[in-house]
Amino acid sequence: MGNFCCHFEARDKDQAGDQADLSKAIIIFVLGGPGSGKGTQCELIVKKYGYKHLSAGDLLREEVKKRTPLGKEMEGLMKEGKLVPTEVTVRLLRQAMQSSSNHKFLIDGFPRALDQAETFEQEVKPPELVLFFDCPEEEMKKRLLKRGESSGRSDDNEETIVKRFRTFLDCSMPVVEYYERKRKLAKISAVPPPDEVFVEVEKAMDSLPSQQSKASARNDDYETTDAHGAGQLAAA
Ligand SMILES: Nc1ncnc2c1ncn2[C@@H]1O[C@H](COP(=O)(O)OP(=O)(O)OP(=O)(O)O)[C@@H](O)[C@H]1O
Ligand SMILES: Nc1ccn([C@@H]2O[C@H](COP(=O)(O)O)[C@@H](O)[C@H]2O)c(=O)n1
Repeated sequence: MGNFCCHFEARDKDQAGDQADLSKAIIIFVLGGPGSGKGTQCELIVKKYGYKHLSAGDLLREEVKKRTPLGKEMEGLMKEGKLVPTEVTVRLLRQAMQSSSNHKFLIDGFPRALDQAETFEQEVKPPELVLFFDCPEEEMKKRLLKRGESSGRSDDNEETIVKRFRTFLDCSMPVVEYYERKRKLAKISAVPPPDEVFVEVEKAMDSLPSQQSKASARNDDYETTDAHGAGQLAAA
């Protein structure tokens, strides 16, 4: 694993010249156990609030598809429900952010461990908000097995699901606690149907300072408006 990480450090230095300025980026992390509904809620957030959705898992799966030696190594880790080295995931995320014209990022399934959070905060910047979708394991397992009937994902099987739950508890729950201590966490029950979960998501999103300034700008423009209308303006 030592060589594996060094390889990425060397490539990072080569690419240091074309860094876009991410200092004004607005970042929201989206956390939750496997199958809690992160991706589902991200789609709804993008529609209403106009964020750029970056799924760490999707970025990793794209790398795996390239069938490079590194991709094959990552595939092995993902099938085992383990985490890919932080350098790899942070590099992929930073590259995707730098090539986006949108400065508002919804980062889904990241950080999954404390060192991922620390590295991202140092190399990019801290998040404004962290959404955490709370869901019992039995419900997540049921959803993932159902999704596995059509997803084609090599980790949507019973054996890997159990390992992913273990990784979530051991590595990712400390991240949830870290952002709770920093008062950045919005904990939302992921058990109700998606549209009901989204009502709670909207409350968290609408509390963001960047969102409130948009709402007040809209109030200045029009005599009457409501929270729903303000959100639609933000997405424009
Ligand atoms: N609130 C919900 N109620 C019932 N089913 C849901 C709900 N939200 C999502 N689902 C379904 O559960 C499955 C998992 O959802 P989704 O892919 O959004 O989860 P995820 O947290 O992004 O998973 P992963 O971390 O494994 O990528 C999907 O088939 C989705 O349609
Ligand atoms: N920050 C991350 C995110 C994901 N992984 C690996 O990818 C797998 C799939 O992730 P999903 O978010 O799509 O469920 C996950 O089980 C990990 O193996 C990672 O290492 N770090």
